[in-house]
Amino acid sequence: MAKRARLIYNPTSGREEMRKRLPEILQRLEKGGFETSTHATIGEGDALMAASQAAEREFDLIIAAGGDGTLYEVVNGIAEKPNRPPIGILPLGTTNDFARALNIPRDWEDACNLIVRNYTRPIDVGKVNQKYFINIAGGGSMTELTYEVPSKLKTMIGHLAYYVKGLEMLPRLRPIEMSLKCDELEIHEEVMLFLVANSNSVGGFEKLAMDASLNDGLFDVIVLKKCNLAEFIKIASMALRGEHTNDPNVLYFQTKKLEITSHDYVQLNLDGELGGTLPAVFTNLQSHINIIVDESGLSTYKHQRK
Ligand SMILES: Nc1ncnc2c1ncn2[C@@H]1O[C@H](COP(=O)(O)OP(=O)(O)OP(=O)(O)O)[C@@H](O)[C@H]1O
Repeated sequence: MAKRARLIYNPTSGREEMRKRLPEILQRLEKGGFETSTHATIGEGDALMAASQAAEREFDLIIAAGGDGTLYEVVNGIAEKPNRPPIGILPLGTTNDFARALNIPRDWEDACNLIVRNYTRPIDVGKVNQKYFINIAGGGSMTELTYEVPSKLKTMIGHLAYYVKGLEMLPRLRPIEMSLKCDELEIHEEVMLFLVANSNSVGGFEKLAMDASLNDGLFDVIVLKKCNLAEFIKIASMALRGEHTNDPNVLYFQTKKLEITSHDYVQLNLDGELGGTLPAVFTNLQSHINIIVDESGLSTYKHQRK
């Protein structure tokens, strides 16, 4: 019997490829055994609602078509449901960091073929207060600045690279006093930026969280301590090579739960979207959602420790 899939797509995402390709995508899914109905999102929060309804209606699969923003909403729509259909990803957005971390092809035909192969793996999901993320969360004055630049450059780490180029923004960075607490340690520091990562590939920084595995139940936490402009630029260039964790201004550790507080106003960035403010408790929900992945691309999924 054919499986029932719900295709949730952002018609404005990326180069608006979904508008052109929808009939062909539906045909391909049908041939591959997925009877698919569609929901075109109309604005912010709509993919979340659509995914929540799809879980309640017990679809066998939810396909998130668009950028990281659409996937983020789909994850948030199903994360609290007792029945969570697996997610297939059609990465047709401007930024698809998570799909890249999973080696999901950007070509729509290849991505459809992957979906119909229907090889799923459980992936950890991060819970922050009452919201969820699947790739990376972060905060600090640097991540606040990311909302001031054009949406095409929205992803936090993409912005980091952007800032390295656009040096005029850098003098505005300021350290913020924060407390980070977990079972393993307690830190009180002036912090430029903290990142709580689930995958090891974020934006242009493929080696940012080197030990990150998508289903080990652990976050990889990176904290950039107070530093000056020259030190910051040095660390950003080290981060491109995965060498930043050797720098004394960088703390790197793994934990399954983390509490971060500050007397300052600190916004949170969850998978590139605004996600509330500190204080926050980050909890790793191990293997919480099944995602369709490429069997041959599992090296990123299983991550080989050095
Ligand atoms: N029909 C719509 N019109 C305008 N905005 C929409 C529509 N549907 C969804 N959105 C919004 O677009 C946001 C970004 O979408 P998404 O990440 O899928 O695409 P993107 O092309 O990667 O995004 P961006 O161009 O903003 O980087 C979503 O978080 C959602 O709030």
